[in-house]
Amino acid sequence: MTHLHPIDNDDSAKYRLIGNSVLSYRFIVPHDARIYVGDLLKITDRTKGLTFYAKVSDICHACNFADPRWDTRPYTGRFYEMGEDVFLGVEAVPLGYLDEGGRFRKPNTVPSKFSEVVADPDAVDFAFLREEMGEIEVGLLKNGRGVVEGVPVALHARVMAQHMGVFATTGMGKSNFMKVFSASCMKAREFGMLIVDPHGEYATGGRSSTGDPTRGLLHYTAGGDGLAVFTIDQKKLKKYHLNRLWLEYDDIRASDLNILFDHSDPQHDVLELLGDLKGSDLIAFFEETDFVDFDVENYTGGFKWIAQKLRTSHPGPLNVLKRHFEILTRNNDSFFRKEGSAIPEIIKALDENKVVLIDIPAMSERSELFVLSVITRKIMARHREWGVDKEEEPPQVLIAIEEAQRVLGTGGRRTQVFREAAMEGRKFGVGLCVITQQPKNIDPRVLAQLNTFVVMGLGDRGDRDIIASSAKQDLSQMDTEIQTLDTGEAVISTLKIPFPVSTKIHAFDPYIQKLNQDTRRPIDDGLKRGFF
Ligand SMILES: Nc1ncnc2c1ncn2[C@@H]1O[C@H](COP(=O)(O)OP(=O)(O)OP(=O)(O)O)[C@@H](O)[C@H]1O
Repeated sequence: MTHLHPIDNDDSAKYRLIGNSVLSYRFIVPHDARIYVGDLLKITDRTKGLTFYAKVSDICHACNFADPRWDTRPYTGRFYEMGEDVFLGVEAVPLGYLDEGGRFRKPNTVPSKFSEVVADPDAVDFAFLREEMGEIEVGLLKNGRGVVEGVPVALHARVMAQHMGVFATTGMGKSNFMKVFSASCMKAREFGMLIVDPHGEYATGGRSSTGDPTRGLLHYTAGGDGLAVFTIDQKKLKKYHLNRLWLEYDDIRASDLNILFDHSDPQHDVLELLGDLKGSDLIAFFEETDFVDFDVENYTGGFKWIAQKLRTSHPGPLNVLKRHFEILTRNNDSFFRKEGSAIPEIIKALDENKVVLIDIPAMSERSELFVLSVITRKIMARHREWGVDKEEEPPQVLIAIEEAQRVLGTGGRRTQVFREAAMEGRKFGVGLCVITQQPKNIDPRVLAQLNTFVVMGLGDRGDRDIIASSAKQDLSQMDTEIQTLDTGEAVISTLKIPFPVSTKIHAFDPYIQKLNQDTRRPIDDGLKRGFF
C-alpha cells in the first residue's frame, strides 16, 4: 500500500513516486499538503543510484473510493472521511537526472517505483546547476512560491549572438528584466549591447508602469565603465556628462526612408534604384531638383549619376520622395545633421563590450525605429565586411528591439534590415534581443531563429502556444506554470542550461545596490563622476 504520510519524520516533506512515464511523473500527497505548481522536486532512486529532478506541473484531487460520485452525493461527509483515502495527485515534469558519475543527463529513464520524492530541495541539491550557468546573471532559481537561495540563474554570453526573445504582457516586469540584464552585461563585458530607449528611463530611471520611482543604469556606478549613453536630452547631457547622439546625412541610405513613411510600389521601386548611394548626395539631389519636367537628357545639376539611375522614373513618385527627404531633414534636426555622426563612437563602445544606450525621450515611434535601423544597418555592414578583411572573429553585439512586432511581423519591406539581422546576423556575431508583448505577431521564421526564450507571464493562449512551439526546449508541459507566473518571474529556456529554468528575476534597485557594494568603491565615486 502507498503511504500518504511523509515517509520520514524529519522537517522536509518526503513522498513516494507512484507512476507515470519517462516524460511525466506522478505521486500523491495528503489532501491538505501545501504544494504549488512550479515546486521543484528531488527524487532519489536508491535502487539504481540516480538522482532525478522534476517540477510540479499540475495538481488535482484524487481518492481511492470506487464510487466516482462520492464527493457530490448528499450527506457525503457522513459516510466518507477526509482521511488517507482522499489526497492530491501531483503531476510533475522531469528535468533530468544525475547519473552515477554525477553527470547531469536528459530524462531518458524513469525512477524506480516508490522512489523518495523530496518536495523542498535546497542549494546543495542544485549544486550541479551552478556549474551549468553562464556569466549574465538575471535572477535566482525559483521554487514554487519561493526561491532556492544560492542558485543564481545566469545566461551564457556566447549564445547571445544566436538571438534572444523576451516575452511579457505589460506590467509583468519586462523593463525591470532589461535593466537587470543590461547591468549584468555592464559587469561581465562579454559582448556589446545596443538598446534604444524611447521613454528615457533606462539611463536615469523614472517611473515604473505602476507609478513607483525607479533607478537607471547610470546608478550602477561600479559598472560605469561598461556603459555609454548617447542622448538628445540637453539637460541630461550636462547633468550626467553623457554623449550627444548625432546621425549625419551619409549615415543613411534610400531604404531608410521606408521606416519613416509608407510608400507605394512605384515610390518603393525608386528607392530600390537608389540602393547604396550616399545619403548626403541623395538629400542634395532631391533638394535641388525640380521633378515637374524632369528629363535626364536636360539634367544640368551636380548629380548626373543619380539622374541617370532615375531616367525611367515618373515625376509623381519622385516628387513624393522629394517631400519625404525634406521632412526627414526638417523634422529630425534634433539628431540628424549634415556632418558629424556619433556612430563611430557607438561602434567603438560596442567593440569595447559596453552597453550602449540610445536615450531619445519623447521621440516619435517612427524616428525611434529610424535611428535603430540606421545604426543596425551600419553594424551589419561592418560585421559582414569583417569576414573578408580580418582573420579574427568579429566582436559580438546584441541589438535590443522593443515592441519588436512593429518591425519583425510577417511581411513588411519597411524593416528589411532587422529581418536580415534575424536571419543572418548570427553568422557575423550580431544577435537580436526581440522584446514583445505579442509573440504571435512576430514572423514565425524569426521566432524559429531565437535560441534563448525569456517568458514572463503571458495571458493569451495563442501567444503561449506559439512560444511553446518555437522554443528549442519543450515548454508545453510548463503551460500552467507560465499562466500562473507572477510579476518579475520568468521561465527561461536557453542553450547550455540543460532544462528550462523558472527564475525570480532580481529587482533592479537592490541588485545594483548589491553590485555597487560588492565592488567596494569609495562611496562618493558616482558623485565625482556626476552620475547622481
Ligand atoms: N523582478 C522583480 N522584482 C520585484 N518587482 C518587480 C520585478 N519586476 C517588476 N517588478 C515591479 O513590477 C512593476 C512593473 O514592472 P515593469 O515596469 O518592469 O513592467 P513592464 O512589463 O516593463 O511594464 P510596461 O510594459 O508597462 O512597461 C514595477 O513596479 C516593478 O518594480
